[in-house]
Amino acid sequence: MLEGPDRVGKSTQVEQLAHLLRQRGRSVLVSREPGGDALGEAIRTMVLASHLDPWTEIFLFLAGRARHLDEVIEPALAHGELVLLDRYTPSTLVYQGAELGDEVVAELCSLPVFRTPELTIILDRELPLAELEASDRFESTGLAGWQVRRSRYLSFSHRFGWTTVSGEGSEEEVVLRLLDVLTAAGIIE
Ligand SMILES: Nc1ncnc2c1ncn2[C@@H]1O[C@H](COP(=O)(O)OP(=O)(O)OP(=O)(O)O)[C@@H](O)[C@H]1O
Ligand SMILES: Cc1cn([C@H]2C[C@H](O)[C@@H](COP(=O)(O)O)O2)c(=O)[nH]c1=O
Repeated sequence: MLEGPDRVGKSTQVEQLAHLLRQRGRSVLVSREPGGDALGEAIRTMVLASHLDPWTEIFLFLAGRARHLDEVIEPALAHGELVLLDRYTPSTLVYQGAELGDEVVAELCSLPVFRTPELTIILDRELPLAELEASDRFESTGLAGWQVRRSRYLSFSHRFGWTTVSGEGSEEEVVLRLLDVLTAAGIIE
């Protein structure tokens, strides 16, 4: 599962990885949160388009996740597919934790319904301001908000033993780093 702040290159890298792994003959499912199935995409539209109160928002994210697991992720894993996810519980910890409190959000994210991924990778890079200006949430929180989220990702990564990978350099350089990490974790050969 690939995570990190807005605009670091998550979607690009998930697609690149899927492409390379399929070339090697692996069956790969790419999905994202919020999203991944019809309910998830409806939740995505609702949450990203409006300013809901934080409790309503977190329960929508969590409901979408439970459904996404049940409808998409668990069946794919059961069929032996490699599932590459663009965002998952780390986003909830970083974004909703900042508003509702880290402990309560961590507790909700560790409910048994939410499978722990085999590998959590945080993609990290410095961003040119021009790229941030294109980001939805940046517009409401500014560069300072983005920096806070970046440091929250790094601090959770340390706390939970996730793997942080540099997203600096070309897309091709970054995907090779990610392939190395997947190989070292025994997920690919
Ligand atoms: N290694 C890279 N170096 C420079 N630019 C990159 C790199 N990887 C992706 N980009 C560009 O950065 C922008 C954001 O990429 P992408 O959509 O993959 O990021 P993201 O983390 O999924 O963003 P978001 O969280 O906002 O959905 C795109 O314009 C993409 O082409
Ligand atoms: C899963 C999840 C996501 N979010 C936020 C983080 C981003 O601002 C958007 C998703 O946009 P993207 O284009 O797919 O990066 O949703 C969140 O706040 N909480 C979550 O659990």
